[in-house]
Amino acid sequence: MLPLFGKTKAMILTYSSSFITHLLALPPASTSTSTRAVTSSLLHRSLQGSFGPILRYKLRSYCSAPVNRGEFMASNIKVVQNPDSISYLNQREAAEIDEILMGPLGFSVDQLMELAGLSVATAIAEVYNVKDYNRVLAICGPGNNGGDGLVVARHLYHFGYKPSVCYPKRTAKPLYTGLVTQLESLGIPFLSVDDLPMNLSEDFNILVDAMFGFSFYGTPRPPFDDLIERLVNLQSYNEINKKPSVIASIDIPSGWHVEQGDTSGDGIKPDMLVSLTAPKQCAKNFSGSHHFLGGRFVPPSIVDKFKLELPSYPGSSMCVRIGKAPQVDISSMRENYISPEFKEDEVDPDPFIQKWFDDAMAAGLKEPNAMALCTAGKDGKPYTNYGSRKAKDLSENCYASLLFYWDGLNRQVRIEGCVAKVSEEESQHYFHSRPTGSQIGAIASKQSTVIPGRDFLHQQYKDLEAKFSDGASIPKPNYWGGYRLKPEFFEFWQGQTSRLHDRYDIANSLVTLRGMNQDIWWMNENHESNHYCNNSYDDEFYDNGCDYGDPYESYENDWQWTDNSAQNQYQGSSSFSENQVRSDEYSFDDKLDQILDMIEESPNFSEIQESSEECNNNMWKQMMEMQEDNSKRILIMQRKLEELMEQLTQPPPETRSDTMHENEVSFLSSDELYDTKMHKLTPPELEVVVEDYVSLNDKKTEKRLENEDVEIGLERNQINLNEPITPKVGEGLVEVNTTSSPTTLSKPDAQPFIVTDFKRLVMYKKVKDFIIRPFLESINVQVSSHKSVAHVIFENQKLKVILFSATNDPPIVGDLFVINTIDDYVYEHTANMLSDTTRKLENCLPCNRSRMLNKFGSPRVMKKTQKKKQDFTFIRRSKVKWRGCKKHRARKYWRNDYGWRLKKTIWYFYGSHKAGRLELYKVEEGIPFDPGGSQITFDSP
Ligand SMILES: NC(=O)C1=CN([C@@H]2O[C@H](COP(=O)(O)OP(=O)(O)OC[C@H]3O[C@@H](n4cnc5c(N)ncnc54)[C@H](OP(=O)(O)O)[C@@H]3O)[C@@H](O)[C@H]2O)[C@@H](O)CC1
Ligand SMILES: [K+]
Repeated sequence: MLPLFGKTKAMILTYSSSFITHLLALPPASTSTSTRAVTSSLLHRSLQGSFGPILRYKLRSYCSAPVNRGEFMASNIKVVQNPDSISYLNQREAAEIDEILMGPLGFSVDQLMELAGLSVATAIAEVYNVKDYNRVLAICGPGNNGGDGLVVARHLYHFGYKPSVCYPKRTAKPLYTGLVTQLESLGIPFLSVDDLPMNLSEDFNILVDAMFGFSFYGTPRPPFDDLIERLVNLQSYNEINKKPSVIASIDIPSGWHVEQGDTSGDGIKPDMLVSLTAPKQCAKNFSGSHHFLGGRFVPPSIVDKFKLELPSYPGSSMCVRIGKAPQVDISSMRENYISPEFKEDEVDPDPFIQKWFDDAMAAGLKEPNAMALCTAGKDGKPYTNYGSRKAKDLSENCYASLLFYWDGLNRQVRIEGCVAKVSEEESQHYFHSRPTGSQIGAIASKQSTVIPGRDFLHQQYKDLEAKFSDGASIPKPNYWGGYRLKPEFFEFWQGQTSRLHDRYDIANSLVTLRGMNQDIWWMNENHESNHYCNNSYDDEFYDNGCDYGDPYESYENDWQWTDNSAQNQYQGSSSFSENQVRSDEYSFDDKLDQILDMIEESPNFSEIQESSEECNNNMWKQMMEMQEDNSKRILIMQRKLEELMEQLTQPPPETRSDTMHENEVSFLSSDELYDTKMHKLTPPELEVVVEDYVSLNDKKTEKRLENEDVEIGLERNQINLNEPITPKVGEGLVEVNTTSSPTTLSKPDAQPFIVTDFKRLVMYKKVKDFIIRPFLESINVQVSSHKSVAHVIFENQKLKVILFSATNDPPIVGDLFVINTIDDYVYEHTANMLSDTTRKLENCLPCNRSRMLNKFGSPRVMKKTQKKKQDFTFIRRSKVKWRGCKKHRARKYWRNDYGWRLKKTIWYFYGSHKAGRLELYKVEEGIPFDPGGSQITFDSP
């Protein structure tokens, strides 16, 4: 850029594919020419020159060339921004992703933690500016979530914040000691819980909640219970104090149930949540203002595997907002510009405000050479940027264009339409809603009049300030008032690479945006001498007295502009879809209707011709151009319509629902089941005594199990069972789905199991679904052919049971089964998923289950599961005792060489024929035989 920026060459280019005009270089201009004159004449030349005065209409392209946006982002990550369609992970999935990332995908924990922490820090900095939210306390827990907190503190320090850290349960691992050392070397204070004020708001603006992440379970133990309590009570403290400090939670609001959220309602209420990798289910309960996603390291393989629907990260951003930004009152948005003193000698007209341009370059502003072309005045010249002339132009030509250029988002919206003054009443209302300083400023500054100097202006201001110091109402000067623009044309623009930008035009009055279907207005224009063009083109508008709804309706917040990319290549801009510029309220049908209406109602040539008589010649040309544009727009709309129609006829994508639907639940009583379902079962071919066993096909594992102490304990990634759950031990029954299984078994000869009797199931109740933990030793597993799906009816809830046998996954040759909820089933029913689940299940068998059983607190189970290594034994398959009618077939189906089981707990099944029915009883060593309680009857073969 800069080498071109010499004093010899000059040219202003308007890009056909971009609305933005770029100053590439400048002409040799006489130093005596004023800056304004140079710019003005340049613009004039470019417009009136070879392209003619209506260049912007002629050269506009309506469809940017298609860009393969996949190039710029992980191809599998779909662009999602509707929070309802975003994926939420359960605890198991979160742990699994963690495992995969750090296992087969080769990441290290410190690497992920650094990226996670950085994304949290950037999200915090995006929302809470360093000026108002300087003092930060990171409260760090014992696990990786705490580690994230340490990383966040370091990054925030470098962003200019003043962090402190409370890290009461330190971990001795090098990763953590390293993070602590890094913070200490920056002089970041480490505070003990006792050092902290009861009211954390007294000392801190931001409280980073890094206590617990997705591995949290149960209720918080000390000292975190106390810390969480302080976060909970923060709000009430602050009602009497100053501005409350804000809570920014990392990944999970600490203390919340990872899946069910704030079940008691007494948990912390963070203002911000930065979900990592993908939001966890509890995030659905998050009601704070700022939900972000961070952890930009999810590779496509994980996106595919877990069918993740996540919002795309804009540009090179480390975080992306989920859902809408909070509504703000735009009428109260005003920036207090703090700028250095204006020095005339710093604005050099030759070549072009060089100093200022250099300043802009040095400040790293994006495309400092971009400028917006506004509408033309009567003479076709673009507006200059000072007030009364604008007002004067508007009095001659009501057409104006508003440009919202959102830097950092690669987006702009241009709105064209006719302008009229708002009512005096509205102007009065708005004037008095402004801060006193602005009201006085409006009187002190006679816009566009020459004043002796800045001192004069200051004096004026001071005098007025003194005059109104008694709090008296400041009268609105009569030259001060608002304009309202009635939109006729919108152009949504989104920058893409190689200047192949996306553009979406909406013509006429059929504007589909909430907020934008109203007039847009602005204030603070001097329209003392104004009279607007009473254009017959839209009589109604004027007749109605310009009453088009609440002028302060925030339109900005109706979009989620998430882009934040760097450089003018606009790498990684999310692809533009018109859905984004559509209000949530509008259904697809509405949209279709609108498009149809739009096509019908587009202004026809004769109307424009008529109305144009009142306009000057230039205006007429523009109208002609507009007409041309309209026909192009219609074409585009028609094409769009076809596409939309096609979409409409597509079946909705199969999505994974999180709730169980009523019609998926069968309400059969146990009795009914016995009668109507069970007896219809294909009679069992054999009964297998199944112990807690894992299949072993490698000597190494076998050795480990034989020679080492078998670790009995809950692995980190197992679903936590420490919660105080009253186990519900009762009867479970099985409804067998007799249709062929949707499961693709990876081995052609695989014979799935069917669970036909759950004598004892432990129910583990969740909010919406049930997780069934089968006690294998109490389940009668039957081998049956080609039936791999069963519905378990338990307490009126029908659950799918996925049963499957050998997969070709190398470490597993076992016969395992998984029980999931219906939804999980739908989600996981591909062979791929099954093989993974198998692995998962294998990992947790049997040690973790022992622990699980333990946790349920059933005394008998407890006794049974508090086993040491010596309680377990390996048994050869051939040595497994079989009882039942068709023992020999057991070997055929049991392909494993080994099983392992508790030495003493052996189950026997007895079966007998009675009157054409097969009756099975289950008995247990040491437990009185109760045929009534455990009998199942089948039709005899
Ligand atoms: N790929 C990813 O997704 C990435 C994830 N990352 C981050 O890792 C987080 C998950 O980390 P994590 O697994 O270490 O678990 P986390 O929740 O921090 O703490 C577990 C600790 O808390 C303890 N504890 C549990 N319950 C308790 C209670 N009631 N009261 C008291 N203590 C309790 C538990 O103790 P234990 O039960 O073992 O004795 C253990 O010490 C995740 O949320 C994200 O922030 C990023 O760093 C990188 C990428
Ligand atoms: K947390």
